[in-house]
Amino acid sequence: MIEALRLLQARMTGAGPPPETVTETAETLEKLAAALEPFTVPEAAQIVGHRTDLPGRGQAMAPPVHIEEWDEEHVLGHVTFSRFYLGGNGAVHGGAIPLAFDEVMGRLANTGRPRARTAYLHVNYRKITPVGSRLRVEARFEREEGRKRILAGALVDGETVVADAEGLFVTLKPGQP
Ligand SMILES: CCCCCCCC/C=C\CCCCCCCC(=O)SCCNC(=O)CCNC(=O)[C@H](O)C(C)(C)COP(=O)(O)OP(=O)(O)OC[C@H]1O[C@@H](n2cnc3c(N)ncnc32)[C@H](O)[C@@H]1OP(=O)(O)O
Repeated sequence: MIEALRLLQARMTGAGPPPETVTETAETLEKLAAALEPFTVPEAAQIVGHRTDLPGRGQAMAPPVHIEEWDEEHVLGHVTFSRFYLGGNGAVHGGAIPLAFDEVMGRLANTGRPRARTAYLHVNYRKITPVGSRLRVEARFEREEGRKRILAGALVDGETVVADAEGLFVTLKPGQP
């Protein structure tokens, strides 16, 4: 279902359909939304966001990072930003890149350690990030200072770092949401 939605997002972004197709598509989507409505559940019971086996934990919003290596110190994976993530002129939207970093670095920060949330994410856009290219995603745990965890991430196209990031993740105190 989530894969199908991702495909739809990409096709819709890249489409210039005639008005009748726009109307038909909108009606079909409204029908689908209505069919799912009776199955609305509390957050803890929803599927999206809880499927750690799926890219982006099944969130269609998150760029689909496929994980290849994973431990408490590093993550290695790949991502292809579809047309859905286009900002302009073939480049991925500047807001989509931190989405990928936050998901991967946030998950690494939370692997084998108590829960932590992102306090900051500093992203450097070194080159344009091309839509439709398979890119390497790297993240590593740098250091820990009390409740503070500092992580680094990079997005690499061939041999070229197109973006890198530093993230601060802070261990939550009891009662913090
Ligand atoms: C999330 C848990 C999930 C767990 C799931 C586990 C399963 C794993 C599987 C899959 C997981 C995938 C997970 C993805 C996760 C994505 C993560 C997110 O995107 S989270 C959403 C965006 N982030 C927020 O909404 C935070 C909002 N902010 C806050 O809640 C607070 O500001 C918080 C908790 C971050 C810190 O607040 P304070 O009051 O507890 O702590 P103070 O005293 O302010 O800071 C502690 C230290 O950190 C520094 N600090 C805090 N913020 C800073 C900043 N922005 N810049 C520099 N330093 C900062 C402070 O200066 C202090 O440092 P000094 O101890 O004095 O050295």
